[in-house]
Amino acid sequence: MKEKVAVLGAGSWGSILASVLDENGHDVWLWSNSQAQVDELNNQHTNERYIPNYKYSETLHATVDLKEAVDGAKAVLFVVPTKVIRLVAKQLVEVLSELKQKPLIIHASKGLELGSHKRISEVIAEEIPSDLRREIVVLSGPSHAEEVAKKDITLITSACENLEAAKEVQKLFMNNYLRIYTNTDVIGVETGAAFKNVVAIGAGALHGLGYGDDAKAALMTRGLAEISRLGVAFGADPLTFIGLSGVGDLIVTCTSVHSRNWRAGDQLGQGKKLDEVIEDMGMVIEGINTCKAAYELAQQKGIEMPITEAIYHVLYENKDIKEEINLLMRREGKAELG
Ligand SMILES: NC(=O)C1=CN([C@@H]2O[C@H](COP(=O)(O)OP(=O)(O)OC[C@H]3O[C@@H](n4cnc5c(N)ncnc54)[C@H](O)[C@@H]3O)[C@@H](O)[C@H]2O)C=CC1
Ligand SMILES: O=C(CO)COP(=O)(O)O
Repeated sequence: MKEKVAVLGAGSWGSILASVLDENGHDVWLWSNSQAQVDELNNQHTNERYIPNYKYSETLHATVDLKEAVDGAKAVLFVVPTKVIRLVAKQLVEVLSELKQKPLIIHASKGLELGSHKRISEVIAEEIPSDLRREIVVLSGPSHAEEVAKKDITLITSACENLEAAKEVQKLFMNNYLRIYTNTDVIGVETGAAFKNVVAIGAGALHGLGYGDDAKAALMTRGLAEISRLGVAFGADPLTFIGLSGVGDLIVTCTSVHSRNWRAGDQLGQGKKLDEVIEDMGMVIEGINTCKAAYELAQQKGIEMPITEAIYHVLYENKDIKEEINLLMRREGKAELG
């Protein structure tokens, strides 16, 4: 059934998810805060800064008017950077109160709120009262906009404690190149999504420094141990971390040249300064903020996260990466499990 869907955030992932929904036959309204970007999307059907050489369908609508995007929408998808989720949710509340609508809320962002350390669905639930929305569903997994744009094969997870809502989102997005699995462990899916970006910065740094495949496999494996430890402390089901939104996303983000987190780490490993890396990327590198949140949480909860700590020292205390690696290697011997 054709449904109106509003997509909030017209960067690489938001615009490509909007394209998928359009191709699946829905009436899609992509909201951006940039008039120039909206004009480019509506007139040239391109979004060159984010997805170069890609043609969007002429049936996809872009607008800077949030009310126009949301009016009559059965679902609203957030795909803005984590740091503006609360701000955009507040803007949405104003519009929903005026329109007297109760859409399904979906989000596809990956991170934790700085300061509060809250998960994205918690921030959204805090801002949008339940009389203005239905369930909040999380869409997450190993997926790069550049590959979905090419209709390469991608498998991701739709997570909600309410399985029916997760299934609804599964149905909205599934097609012959995008396959969706449902999961009811929202905490596991959101924490896996957030923390894998931190490990990916480390994997990029190893590459930039010229380390080999053994080092990368070690980082990913011990990184997953840290992700699971912290995620379980949040209340996640440990099994979720061996699924698409856990190890699946960790693998793709630690190995893909499309990953902004991996590329940021790679450039840091090659000696570039963090400020320059951020400036040159021009797109969100979620792992930088998430590293701070994870580091603070680990300290607060007394959880051992040596890799996250090492990455924190490099990003926030200007420590030398090679020295941090040496310190990690010289830690006392440990048991692998536990
Ligand atoms: N790029 C990808 O392949 C994937 C990205 N994600 C996640 O999706 C989220 C968004 O990432 P991308 O689309 O890649 O980021 P991006 O950096 O490509 O684009 C972000 C977009 O958000 C917009 N934006 C920023 N602040 C805004 C505000 N206050 N109001 C309205 N729009 C605002 C920007 O103008 C930009 O268009 C991130 O949390 C990321 O981790 C998840 C899976 C895949
Ligand atoms: O989440 C992603 C892949 O699943 C995107 O990763 P990056 O933000 O590092 O590009």
